Amino acid sequence: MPTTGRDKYARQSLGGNLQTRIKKARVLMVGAGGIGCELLKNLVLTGFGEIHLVDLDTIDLSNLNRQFLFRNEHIKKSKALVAKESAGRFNPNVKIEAYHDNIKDPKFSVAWFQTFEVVFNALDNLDARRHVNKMCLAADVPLIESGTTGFLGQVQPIRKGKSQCYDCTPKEAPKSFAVCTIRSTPSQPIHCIVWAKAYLFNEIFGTSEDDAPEIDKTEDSGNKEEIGNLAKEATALKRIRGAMGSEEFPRLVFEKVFKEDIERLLSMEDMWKARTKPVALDYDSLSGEALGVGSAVAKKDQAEWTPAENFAVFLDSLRRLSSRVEETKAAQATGNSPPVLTFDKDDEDTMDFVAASANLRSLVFHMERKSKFDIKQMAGNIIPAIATTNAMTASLCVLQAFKVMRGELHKAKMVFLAPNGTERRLTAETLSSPNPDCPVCSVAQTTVEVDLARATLNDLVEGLLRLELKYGEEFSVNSGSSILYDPDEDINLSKTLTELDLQNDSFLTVIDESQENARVNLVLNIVGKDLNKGDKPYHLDKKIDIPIAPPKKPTEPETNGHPHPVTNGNGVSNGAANGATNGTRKRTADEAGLEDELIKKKGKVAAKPDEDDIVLIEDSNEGAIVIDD
Ligand SMILES: Nc1ncnc2c1ncn2[C@@H]1O[C@H](COP(=O)(O)OP(=O)(O)OP(=O)(O)O)[C@@H](O)[C@H]1O
Ligand SMILES: [Zn+2]
Repeated sequence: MPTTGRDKYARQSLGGNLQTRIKKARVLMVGAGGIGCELLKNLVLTGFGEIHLVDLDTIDLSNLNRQFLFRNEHIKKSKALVAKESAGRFNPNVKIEAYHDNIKDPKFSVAWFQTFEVVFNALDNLDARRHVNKMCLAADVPLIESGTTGFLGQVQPIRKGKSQCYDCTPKEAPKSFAVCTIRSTPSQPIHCIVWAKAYLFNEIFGTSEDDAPEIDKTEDSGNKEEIGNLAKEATALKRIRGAMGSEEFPRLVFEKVFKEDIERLLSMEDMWKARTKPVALDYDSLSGEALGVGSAVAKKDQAEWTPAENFAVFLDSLRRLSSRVEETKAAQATGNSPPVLTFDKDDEDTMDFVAASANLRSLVFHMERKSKFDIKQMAGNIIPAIATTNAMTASLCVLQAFKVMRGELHKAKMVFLAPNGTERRLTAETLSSPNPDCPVCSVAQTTVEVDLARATLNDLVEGLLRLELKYGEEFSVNSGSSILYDPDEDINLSKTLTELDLQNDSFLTVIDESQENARVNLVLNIVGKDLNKGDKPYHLDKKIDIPIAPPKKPTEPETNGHPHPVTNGNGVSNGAANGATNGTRKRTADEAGLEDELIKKKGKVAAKPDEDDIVLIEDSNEGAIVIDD
């Protein structure tokens, strides 16, 4: 390729070897949102030869303030495709491949991940991050993981066997509220907001409260009966859903949740001995008060609506949402399952419904009402996303990738961007070694070709594991969180892998449960293949050595996963936590600041920045700029 002016400067600052390598490199970027747009621009301008990017989402108005590759005319279009189009113009020498897809789709197989030199995560949720981490470990490809929340940012280079993986430090479970707090005894406005969003909205328009991560249904001896009652209430509400579109539907819903359910709660006298009793609301009297309240009231999002205004917005948004469902139903082919809606803070209809319902419930339980604006922050768990944090984090990702590509992993750093509370705005830590207890990377891993339609679980258990890999009596075979086989669970042995819903690129984990000299967990990456009928229905390509697991440390007291209501400082529940909670890191969770959730927008108002300067040091040897190396 000819050397352009662009190449000349890149060569000067990166050094010839690295620049040549970058021009040839094929890299993958997952997520084209806040960090992703910045990262793509950086990769393109640095001159990475071939960039593949995956994002499942479409562009929303609220993305435009920081996701600068997108413009007004792109709203509702695929982020991946528009990002490719916009960033492609910055450097015509770079090849960009875009996929409007979920990275968890089976077509993005381990073999596909193996085709990349480096993978970059620019995601916003724990689940997808974990998936990419697992795939990169299986493919043995370096991963640059990143996240921001408000003014906080973090970059973590990950290399199989050489550094900690994303899951080496436990991540906090998403915070949730006990079902009884939400459904029977709310005491803060956030409880009413979670009720409106995760219960009422879901039962009427969505799938079900059962799927809501915010509501914890853990039973204990004290709440068993009430959980049973609440399940009956939810079933009754679902029945009312059948009347959607009818004249009496709004009254039915209103009277069910703001009158009948409250009357049932009132009948449980013990519940109110130490609590103020709720008051049921009256449809007819609120109807009278709401006469003359126009639908424009929903636009006053900073104001605290009166009870009548909340009532009016409740009815109006219920009608808007019902008609949406009815229209979708009419448009779709018969026999399809009924359409469902999902809550989205940027969808005015769902937001109005949740705001008005939450406030009406606050009225029932004598709590302050909140403005729609405030409820949006709480329901959407929003911390303002800061464009500059994303930009800095994305550039740190590229700087770390340079070190990985030079083969200098020992120089790569875990970098933290924090506005205050630390001496510097940027701090860097040497990468820690893998955690020997990590359930994801401290495992033996191998690929097995399997004729999925022909091989039974018994073939794997007896043939592969006992005969070839010398497993004893005590072990289990697991797929995700379900046990397919253990000595007491042999019902699946005669089933084929297809019958067990295992597909190409499924993972099975074998846990050795021997009393002595148990081996580390073994992860089998199942690759579907039609094997010769006369041969065994599975084939292990390489011999694998499965080391003995280190002796277990005495159990430490649990620090997370508490099943009962936990809120952060703002009384907001975090949708998906991402914080490291073990002691391997130098800084405490609070100091690092990212621990509630690396992802932006998670329920905490970010602290103000201080006056510290960014520390950048010139690395004269390599021509590159490195951070605090
Ligand atoms: N499983 C996945 N596969 C592909 N892309 C994903 C997956 N999960 C999340 N993403 C993408 O990662 C990106 C994360 O970007 P970001 O954190 O800026 O979120 P956003 O949705 O753009 O912004 P906001 O949530 O603040 O409106 C999003 O564009 C999202 O679509
Ligand atoms: Zn790990």
